[in-house]
Amino acid sequence: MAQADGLALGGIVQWVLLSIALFLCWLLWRVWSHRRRQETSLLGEIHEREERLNLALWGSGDEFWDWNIRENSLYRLGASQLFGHGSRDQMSTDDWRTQSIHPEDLPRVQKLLQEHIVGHTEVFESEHRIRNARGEWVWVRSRGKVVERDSAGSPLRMAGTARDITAIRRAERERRVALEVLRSMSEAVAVIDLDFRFISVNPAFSRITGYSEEEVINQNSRLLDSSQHSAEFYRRVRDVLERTGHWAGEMWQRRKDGEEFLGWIEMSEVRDAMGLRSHFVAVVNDITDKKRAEQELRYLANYDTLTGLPNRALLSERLGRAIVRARRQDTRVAVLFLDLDRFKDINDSLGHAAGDRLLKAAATRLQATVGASDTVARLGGDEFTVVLEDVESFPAVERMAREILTAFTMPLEVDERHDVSITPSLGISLYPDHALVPTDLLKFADTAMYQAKAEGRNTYQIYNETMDAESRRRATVLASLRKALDRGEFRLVYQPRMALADGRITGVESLLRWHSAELGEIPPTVFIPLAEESGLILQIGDWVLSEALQTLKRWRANGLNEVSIGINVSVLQLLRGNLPQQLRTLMQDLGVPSNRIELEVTESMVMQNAEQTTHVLNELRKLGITLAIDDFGTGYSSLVYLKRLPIDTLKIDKEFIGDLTRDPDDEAITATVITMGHSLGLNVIAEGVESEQQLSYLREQGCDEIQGFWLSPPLDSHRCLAFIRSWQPGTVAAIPAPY
Ligand SMILES: Nc1nc2c(ncn2[C@@H]2O[C@@H]3COP(=O)(O)O[C@H]4[C@@H](O)[C@H](n5cnc6c(=O)[nH]c(N)nc65)O[C@@H]4COP(=O)(O)O[C@H]3[C@H]2O)c(=O)[nH]1
Repeated sequence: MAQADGLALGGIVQWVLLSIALFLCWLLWRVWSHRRRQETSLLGEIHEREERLNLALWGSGDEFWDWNIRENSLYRLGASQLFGHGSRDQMSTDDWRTQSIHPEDLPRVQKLLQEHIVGHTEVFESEHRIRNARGEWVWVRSRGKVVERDSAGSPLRMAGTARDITAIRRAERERRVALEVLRSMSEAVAVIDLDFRFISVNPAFSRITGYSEEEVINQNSRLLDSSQHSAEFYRRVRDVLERTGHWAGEMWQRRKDGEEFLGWIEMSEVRDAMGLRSHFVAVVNDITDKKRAEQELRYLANYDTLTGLPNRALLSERLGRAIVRARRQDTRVAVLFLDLDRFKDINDSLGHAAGDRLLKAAATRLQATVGASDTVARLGGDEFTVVLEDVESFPAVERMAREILTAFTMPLEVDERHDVSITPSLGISLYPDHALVPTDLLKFADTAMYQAKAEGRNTYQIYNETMDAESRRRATVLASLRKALDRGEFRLVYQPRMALADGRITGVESLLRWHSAELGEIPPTVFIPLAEESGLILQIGDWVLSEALQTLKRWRANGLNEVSIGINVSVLQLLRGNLPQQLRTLMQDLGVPSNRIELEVTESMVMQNAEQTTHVLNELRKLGITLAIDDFGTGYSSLVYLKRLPIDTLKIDKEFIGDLTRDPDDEAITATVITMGHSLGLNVIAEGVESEQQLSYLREQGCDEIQGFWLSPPLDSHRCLAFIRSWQPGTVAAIPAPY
């Protein structure tokens, strides 16, 4: 029993022990599975957190780094921006130093790390470049701190984040550049909101408008509206801007001080990241000066600055328009081309300033005569053009031409001391009678003007086709004339003159001859006026003076000491002013006496320029040179002037002598000139004496000397010398004319 009890007890014990073992196993299993569950849940949680961290890092673009200082390793968990998607990285700090960080930035970063580790800074913070997953350098802002220290306080770990700030830095740099550009721009720039209130302005805005930034912020842009435009205008501008998002144009604006300026304004909308309009930007360029300069340029391009009259460009434009109107209305347009006679002489003698004043006065006189409704233009120099519209007939134009000539009979006031008489020559052409286009009309009026000059100036001529041939001929002659001196095509011939009292040869007149290689013999009556108009007469005149005085010297060397030489000089030579000096030098060089030289000046020329030439004539007189007025009788001289001029001789024009004994008028004129000349104490010479009858008449009237074919034609110097030497008072040498 006891054995049974013992067996039963043993069984019970075994059962209990088994139960306990089973219970313990079950307990262990529970604990283990609980732990397992806990662990799984913890790991899940950790995984989830890591996922969240990854997500957060991805979202922020940040990198998480964990630096185990003791183990010298760096754990980096980064966003795809830095490492590629979901990347993590474990590297030695040495690798990080040599491969990951930009060598230029490394010293600075290490310094900052060091400062933090030793406790000089609360946090480590640095901006530097690191290499990204694609091997490119990107800028990061890295922040971190020591997170674990040992018991001695030495740092064991440091952790932190790094953010890619490449784009932010670029944007920042661009913003700074943009700001600098705005600041340094000469154009005013204003940012305005959608209600047209200023949000910001640049310094140029303040400079141009006078308003500081503080003064305009939140103000409506109406602040700058000027009174030059209506409210409607501004309303339209804003309307366009609101509709299209853009407006550009010129606009008057008012500055703070009230002054108005013209701005070239460009306004454009600015859209935000969502593509919605957020602002307007206005760029304002002050173009007031530019506009003014443009207007001045336009004025310069179209108007003559001296007289304020339209210039050639504007004239052509207006003439063109006048022609279009005339064609439509079937009317005529007249072009009057006007040139002031001998303006060049006056300009040279009075000086250019006075010449300019004369041109101004002429312009005013012309415009006053023509009237404000017709165009008067200055083409340059002393050339003016008048365009008359709605011309009914040729006589109507002629009437205007005569009115202009009459207007110029009154002297022009150059300054308080000087009144100058100047006459115009006018050429006229008409649309559609002569030409249909402006250039031809101007050309034909110019041709007609030259014809008026050739007709003796101070007159007008209407264009006709024969004038073209004439002007072409003149151009050809002038071209050859320019070469004549160099080619030695000039020569002088000499025509003797005789004293009626005793039949003595008193002197000769030198006369210029030109044999052109191209054109043959050209008479002085043709080439002298051309030489005067072109100014060539100055060089030609120099040659004549020198040649004539050399002849005088030769003759004197041949014993002709009593003979005088008459030399024709142009008024241009007188006006140039250096004639006395020139003659003094020539006389000295050649050793010829002044009292054997007589200068001949035509009456009309001296009278027209009496004021300017008197001084030079006096100088010549002082040198002992005698002075003769040539062609006397043709220029209707004023006796008053004649008395004032320092002259010695009057030469009666051959026009009057030719008809002596046939025309009582010419006889009366000749007799009067002789009496008048004598009463002024002048020596009177008759030119162009061809017959015995003329000679007798002149002797009867007490004329002092004669010159003409009756005595001798002009001869070359050798023949003339022979003529004079063989001359016996009372005989007439029968020498044929060889010139
Ligand atoms: N029908 C006729 N004519 C006679 C008679 N006797 C002389 N003549 C011409 O009458 C002109 C007189 O010269 P002028 O009145 O000074 O008029 C001159 C003078 O004003 C100018 N001239 C000539 N040589 C010069 C010169 O060297 N310098 C300047 N500036 N002008 C000159 O050219 C004008 C014309 O000169 P020329 O053709 O040589 O013409 C000369 C001469 O050849 C005559 O009995 N009957």
